[in-house]
Amino acid sequence: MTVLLSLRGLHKAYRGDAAPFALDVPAFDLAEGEALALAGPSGSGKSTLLMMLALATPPDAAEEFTFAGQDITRHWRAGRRDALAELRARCIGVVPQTGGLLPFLTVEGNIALTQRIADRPDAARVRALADELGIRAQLGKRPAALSVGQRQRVSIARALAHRPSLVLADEPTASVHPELADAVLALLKRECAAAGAALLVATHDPDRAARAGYPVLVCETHAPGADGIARSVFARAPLAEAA
Ligand SMILES: Nc1ncnc2c1ncn2[C@@H]1O[C@H](COP(=O)(O)OP(=O)(O)OP(=O)(O)O)[C@@H](O)[C@H]1O
Repeated sequence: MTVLLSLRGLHKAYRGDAAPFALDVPAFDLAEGEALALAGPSGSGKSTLLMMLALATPPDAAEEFTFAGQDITRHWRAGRRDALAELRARCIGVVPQTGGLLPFLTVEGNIALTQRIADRPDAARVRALADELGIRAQLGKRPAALSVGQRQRVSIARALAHRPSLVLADEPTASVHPELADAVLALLKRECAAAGAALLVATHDPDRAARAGYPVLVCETHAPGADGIARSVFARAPLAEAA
């Protein structure tokens, strides 16, 4: 098993007047191709963690933060936003809560967008993903002409089109009907497995994630203490690297 992502001693805090919050990740590893659901109640820091893993927000501190063989802490310290943006474009796919599709592009253009950004055009893969996800007939349409479930499938195809090594999905079923939610989660897992991409799904519903076959990591939450800070901890036993 090869570790794709490794965190040790990561800390992030928001110190607003209203609701100060601190997130700690003592240890967290994700293997290449592994799927995992991150579960916790609203406000427990799931999106905050995913934003850091998407290389979009820096941690306040991290003893170790490596991804795809690169030292992310060092990039942030050195202000290497170019290196982080390139790594994100090449190696990370994101499935947002709602489709987040560009209304002026066709479905085909939306799916191909991550390939364009990563400079990795592959029209055959766009069509193959569309077939796989049952949206081939929609390729020439604009997102406004699709159902919510179809839009979410386009969003999954877009997240995978450039062959990322990690897919991050933040409550990807929030906008779909409960009947569709199980199917979307299962589909996401199946497609990432087929593509060999690791997958992290943030959810407030650990039972639904478990039903869809995900191992679930539930965060520990601590109500504000004397310092008024609410705390969350995401901790996972380190993975042993393959010899
Ligand atoms: N940019 C920010 N500035 C200040 N506080 C923030 C910021 N982003 C998030 N927070 C706070 O951090 C805490 C965690 O928020 P976050 O969105 O990560 O939780 P979540 O588990 O994803 O919640 P939800 O399930 O509702 O999306 C909350 O108290 C939130 O108000």
